[in-house]
Formats: sequence, C-alpha cells, structure tokens
Amino acid sequence: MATNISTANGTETVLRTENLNIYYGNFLAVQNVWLDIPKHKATAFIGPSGCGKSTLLRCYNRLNDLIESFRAEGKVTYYDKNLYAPDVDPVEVRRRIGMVFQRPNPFPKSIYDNITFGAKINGYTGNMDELVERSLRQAALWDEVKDKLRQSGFSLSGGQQQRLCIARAIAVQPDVILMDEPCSALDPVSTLRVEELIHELKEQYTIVIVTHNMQQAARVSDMTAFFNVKPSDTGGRSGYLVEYDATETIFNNPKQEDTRDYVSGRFG
Ligand SMILES: Nc1ncnc2c1ncn2[C@@H]1O[C@H](COP(=O)(O)OP(=O)(O)OP(=O)(O)O)[C@@H](O)[C@H]1O
Repeated sequence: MATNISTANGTETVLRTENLNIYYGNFLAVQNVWLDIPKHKATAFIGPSGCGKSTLLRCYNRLNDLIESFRAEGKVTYYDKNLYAPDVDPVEVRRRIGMVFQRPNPFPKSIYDNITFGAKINGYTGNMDELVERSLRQAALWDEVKDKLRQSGFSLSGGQQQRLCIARAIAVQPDVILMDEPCSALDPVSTLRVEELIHELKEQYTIVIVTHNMQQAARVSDMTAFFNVKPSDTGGRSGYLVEYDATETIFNNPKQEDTRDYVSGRFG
C-alpha cells in the first residue's frame, strides 16, 4: 500500500506522525513533526536537551496521556490506524508498543514474577516457565539468572536490571519497543551488552531509541532523526525535526548545516 511505505528506505512504516504538534498547557513543546518509523529497524532520536525527544517517544504509546496538561494536534498512526481515535484502548496500545526507561525499574518482585506479571494481567494462558525462559533468553539474561529466578529483581546489577526490564517488555509480545536513554545509567560494559541486544532484537521488533550519546546512535540505529529547538510563538523554545535519514547519511553526509554542526560536536 503506497501510504504504508517509508520514502526513507522503502520498508513498511509502523508508526507515522503527520503534522504533529505537542503541547503542555499552552506551551508548544514539539512542532510540526512528520516522521515514519520503519519496521524491524532501529531508529534513533538525537538532539540537544529539551528538543522533545522523550515527549515524542511517549506519544507513540500514549504515555503522555497520563500527563494532565498534555495535548496533541495532528496525527499519529500505527499501521495506518489513528492511535488517538476514540475507540483505541491506550492499555492495548502500551502492550503492543512497549517501553524501556532511562533508569532500570524492575518491579519489587522476583525475577520470575517480573516477567510473568504483565502476561498474567493480559490473560496469557501459555506455559509461564517457557515464557520466562524465552523472554530472558531474548534479552540475553537467561544464562546469568536461570539459577536464581526466585530472587528479587533488585538483587541484579544495574545492567542486568535493564535487561530484565527489556525481558519484561518482550514478555507481553509487543511489536515495537521504545527505549528512552536505556543505557544512560549503565557502565560501558553493560551499555555494550544492551547495544548488542538492540541489534538482535530488531530482527523481531521495531525499535525507537532516544539517546544523548551520538556514538551510540551511530552504532545501534539504521535511521536517525535529529531534533533541535527554536523560539516558539507560545513562549519558550519548541523542538522540531531538522533532518531524518539513514544513520550513515546523518553522520557522514547530512543535508542541513545544523545537523552537521551537532553530529560533529560543534554545538549541543
Ligand atoms: N510533563 C511536562 N510538563 C510540562 N513541560 C514538559 C513536561 N515534560 C517535558 N516538558 C517540556 O517539554 C520540552 C521537551 O522535553 P523533553 O523531555 O521531551 O525533551 P528531551 O529532548 O527528551 O530532553 P532531554 O534530552 O533533556 O531528556 C521541554 O521544554 C520540557 O521542559
């Protein structure tokens, strides 16, 4: 279907924003975003602090709905279906479009129960032991925890906790995994582990990752969107999309001077 094709790389589009403006109260936080997220690729959002990377990311699974002052104009579609249509259940959206946060946030439960919790809520009727093993294997954590599944999730290292959170996200069988600076609280070895994992995960899932670390964007992503901020009519500074292209192009041959300056470290 023509409307389902990302012009950027010819693959199927999973999430699309059209003329998206995001407000907190009267403040226009992000303006006029047109962006296609391609299937089974990793797409990175980069840009200076406050340009709206996390705000946009949270629009994709309606997590901003929980913020009272939030309001969106324009369109966000998921396989051509309007994510904000009145008949769309935000809880189901969040099951299909999972999220991993900046700080690992396991539930105060055992490793095993961290994985099964969401599945139980969703009425999963399959074999829980298999689900736990499969999810932990996919998150490259199984070998490290298989002998201590009944221990608390908090007993793991920070990097292991983040992989547990990724396993928890996988366990509800999502289609998309949103990652908001997933490595910013991790040491370099754990960061590398999660980056390797992203490469493996994108064979099955569509990944969108916000990162402050440009080397990380260059290492893990196929597509990169660079956002910047500019003064807004509503006061303050609004984020906007400067350039979106294959990661290699953004880092080696960007079309916009602002992108070139940012990726070369001249500002931001
Ligand atoms: N809950 C909120 N209420 C009001 N304003 C908010 C809220 N969350 C974010 N903002 C504002 O929206 C703008 C975009 O913030 P956002 O956190 O999305 O940017 P970011 O690019 O992810 O920043 P950082 O890289 O620092 O995490 C900022 O001006 C921020 O102050």
